[in-house]
This record gives sequence, structure tokens and C-alpha cells, in this order.
Amino acid sequence: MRVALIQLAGGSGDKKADIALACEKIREASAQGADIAVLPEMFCCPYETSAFRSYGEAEGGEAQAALSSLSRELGLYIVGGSVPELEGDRIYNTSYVYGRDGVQLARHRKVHLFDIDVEGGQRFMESDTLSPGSQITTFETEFGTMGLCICFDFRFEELARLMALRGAKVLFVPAAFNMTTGPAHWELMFRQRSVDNQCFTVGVSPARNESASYVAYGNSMAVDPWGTVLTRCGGEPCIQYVDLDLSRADSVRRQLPILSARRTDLYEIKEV
Ligand SMILES: NC(=O)CC(=O)C(=O)O
Repeated sequence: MRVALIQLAGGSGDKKADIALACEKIREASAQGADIAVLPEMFCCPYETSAFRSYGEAEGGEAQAALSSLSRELGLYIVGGSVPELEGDRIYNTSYVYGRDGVQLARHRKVHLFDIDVEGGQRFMESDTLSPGSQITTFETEFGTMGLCICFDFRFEELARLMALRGAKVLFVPAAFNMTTGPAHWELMFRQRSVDNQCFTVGVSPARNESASYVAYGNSMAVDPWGTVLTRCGGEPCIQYVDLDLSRADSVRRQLPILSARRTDLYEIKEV
């Protein structure tokens, strides 16, 4: 299963241009044999709370229509980063996934809103304009079950564990860490979730743009179930390809039985 991590220089302020750029890069990934192309969080919207409504779209909107028709044309899966989704008065940070036939396979609304205020560092309040989702998201492919969450969601280990317990062997995370939290936690978090859940993790960020109001860390990466970093971008726009053999998750789980050795008579994580 070949995955393309598309670290875009998006969020230019021109939504149409950002969508066109994403489509151009997905075509490039398809030509390189990608089965699944993954875009960053808010790939066609500046990552600013004040921008979310004006760049937002309802179900079936412009960005979704473009990705859906491209996945059908190219016959590949697209994990469509995220876009501001408008529903009534509400705005969600939503990731859509399309199958090889262009049909929407999954919709994940970011469950944990990114509200942080780090002394001397990053402040951001998604809850100023966004509403949280309330679903845990997994989806089926011919390769097996996949998990999906967005950026800050991935800091919550229970969510990752629940996706793994549903059978996910790859967790896809469109994301946009920043220059405060990225150097401190990004790699650590992807390796940690991979080791804990003995699965692959794939995080895709926007490229770093020093003149943006929110400077994304970049460093899109894929990690294997042993915690090894398989591929990693820098700060620049780029596409990295990684070939994942999902039987590696079974093999690691057999050799080091973490998931199966849980003492569910003593403790349990379960969906409510
Ligand atoms: N942008 C996010 O949702 C999360 C993030 O940047 C962080 O957790 O750090």
C-alpha cells in the first residue's frame, strides 16, 4: 500500500488556487503509484479562526467535489486533509475521505478543539469559531481498516486506542503543529501512538510559511508499528512516498503482545 504524504504550501488565501495545487500534487502522487494520497489540515484555508467561516463550505462543497471527482478519475483513495465545514450556524474542522470510486468513505469532524495558550509561545483558540465533532472515525479499504483524526485529536491516547481496537492498522492524521509544539512533541507523539497501538501512523502538515499568522511545523511523517520513522519531510513543500506492509502490525503484535495482553479485568477503554 503506497501512501503519498503531500506537504502542501497551501493556505495562500486563494481557495481555488489551493484546491488546484492540491489536485496537481495528487495527480503527481498517482503517477508515482500512490494508493492513498493524504493532504494537510486546512489545506485550502488560512489556519486562522477568523477565516474559517468565509473559507468554509457545506456538505458537497467546492473542495469536496474536486477531491471526490479526482479520486474517481485517478482511482485512488484521498484522505482530504481538512476544510471548515458549514452546517447551519456551526463550523466544524472536517476531514473527508474518498474511495477509488469517488464515493465519500468517511467524514471526521475534529473532536478535540485546539485551544492552547503556551507561555511565551503559541496561543490558538479554535473554539472561538469552531464546534467539536462527536464521532470516532474508522473506514474500510481493500488493505484493511484505517483510523482518522485531526491534529489535536491525536494528543488523546484514548482516541487512538479506540481506533486501534476497532481494527485500524494505520492512523491518518491531517495536522498543523506549530513552531512551539512541533519541535517539542510532533515526532514524540507519532512514535508514541505507533508504539502504544502497534500500528502505522501518518501525519501530514502544511509546509512552513514564516509569513503566515500561524506558522506550521511541517515535518510530515510516517512511523511503523515498532516506532521507527519511515519517512519525514522538512519544512519545505514536498511529497514523500512510503510503502506500508500492514502485516508488519500483526507481526509486531505477535512478538510483543501489548494489545492482547491488556488486563481488561482491571482497566478498560471503551466507546460510550
Ligand atoms: N493544530 C492542532 O490542532 C494541534 C497542535 O498544533 C498541537 O497539538 O500542538
